[in-house]
Amino acid sequence: MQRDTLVSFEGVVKRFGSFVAVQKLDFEIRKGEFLAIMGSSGCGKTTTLRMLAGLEAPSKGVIRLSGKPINDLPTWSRDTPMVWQSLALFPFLNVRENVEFALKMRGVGKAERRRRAEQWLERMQISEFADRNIAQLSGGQRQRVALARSLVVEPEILLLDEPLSALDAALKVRMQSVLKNLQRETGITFVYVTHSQSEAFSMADRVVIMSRGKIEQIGTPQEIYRTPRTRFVADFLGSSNLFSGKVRAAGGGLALDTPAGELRLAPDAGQTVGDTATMTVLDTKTHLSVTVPAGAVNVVPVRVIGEEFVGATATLYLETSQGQEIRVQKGHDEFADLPIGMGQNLYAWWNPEDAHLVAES
Ligand SMILES: Nc1ncnc2c1ncn2[C@@H]1O[C@H](COP(=O)(O)OP(=O)(O)OP(=O)(O)O)[C@@H](O)[C@H]1O
Repeated sequence: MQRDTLVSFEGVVKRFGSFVAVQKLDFEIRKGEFLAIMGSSGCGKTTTLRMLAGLEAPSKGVIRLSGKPINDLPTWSRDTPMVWQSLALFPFLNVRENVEFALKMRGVGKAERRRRAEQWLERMQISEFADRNIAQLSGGQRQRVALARSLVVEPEILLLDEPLSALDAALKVRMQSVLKNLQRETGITFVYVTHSQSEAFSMADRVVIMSRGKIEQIGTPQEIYRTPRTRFVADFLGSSNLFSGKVRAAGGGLALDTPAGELRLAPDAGQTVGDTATMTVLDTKTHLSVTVPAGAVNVVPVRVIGEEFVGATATLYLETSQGQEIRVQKGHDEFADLPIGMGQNLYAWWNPEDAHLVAES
C-alpha cells in the first residue's frame, strides 16, 4: 500500500445471484486525487461506487478506507467522512435550506449552519438564489446547489455518479471546470463515475477504465491516451488505428503479418515468431503522403472515404484495400498540400517508435 493511499480495493468481487457484476478489483485511490471510473453501460462502475459507499457489500475481497476494512461498516460509522453527491434536492426546501440540511442532521447549531451554508452559496456563486425554490433553478444552478450541499459537511471523499449527464453540452464543459477547480482548491478526494471520455480525461488525475466488471487500465489521462494497454481500451477511446497479425521474422528483425501488409516491430517488442499481436498507432501520429516516403517501414496504401472538420481539427477517414478503416487527425493546415478528395489513393505511414503493441485483454 502506498503512503498516500486512502482507499484500497483488494480482490473485490460482487455477485448478484449467479451474475458477476464486478470481477476481482484491485486498485487504490490516493488521498486528494480526482479519480474517474469510466466504462460503457453495465461494466460495473456504479456497483464499484456503491460498494465504496457501503450501499452494497462485496461478495469477496476487502475494501479498506484509511487502512481499515469497511466491507460491513455503514458510512455513518466510519472515521473518514464520505458523501455521495445526490442531485435529488429537496423540492420543499429552498436553496439555502437544502445546503443547510446535512448540517442540521449532524446537529450543527442554527447560526453556524447559516454561516457555513452562506460560505458555500457564495463559493458556488448561487447566493442570489438562496431563497428560491429548487423548481425555479436551471440545471446548472441545481448542480451547484447539489455540490454546495455535499461539500458543506467537509467530507474527505466525495462520490459522484454521472453528475453531468443531464446537462447540455456547453453547460457540461462549464461544470467540468467548476468541478475540477473545486477539487483542486479543497483537496477533497473525488471519485467520479462516468461513461464519458471527455469528462474523465478533462478532469481526472487518474482514470480507471472498466469493461465487463474488470479493470482494463489505470493511469493518467495522458498515459492511457498515448499507450492504451489493451485492444479494448484502444477501441473504446477510438483514437488509435489497430492492426493484428502473426509475428514473423523479417529483415533481421520481427514483423507483423497483417491484412494491411507487413508492419515492422520494434526490437524490444517482446514478441516471438508465431505469436498473434495487435499494433496500435494514434490517429494523430499516423501520417499521409502521395508517394511512399523514403525510409518509411510501416506504410499502408489507403483510399479517402470521408472527412470531418471540427473546429481547427480535420479527421480523414480512409480504407485499406481489405476494407479496414483508418483515421488520420491533424490541424486543417497540415492537409493543405495533400489531394484529399473522395476516392484519392494515398499512403498512410508512421514512425515505428510511435506504435506499440496491446494485449487482447
Ligand atoms: N441489484 C442488482 N441486481 C442484479 N443485477 C444488478 C444489480 N445492480 C447492478 N446489476 C448488474 O450489474 C452490472 C453492472 O451494473 P452497474 O450499475 O454497476 O453498471 P454501470 O457501469 O454503472 O452502468 P451504467 O453506466 O449503465 O449505469 C449490470 O449488468 C447490472 O445490470
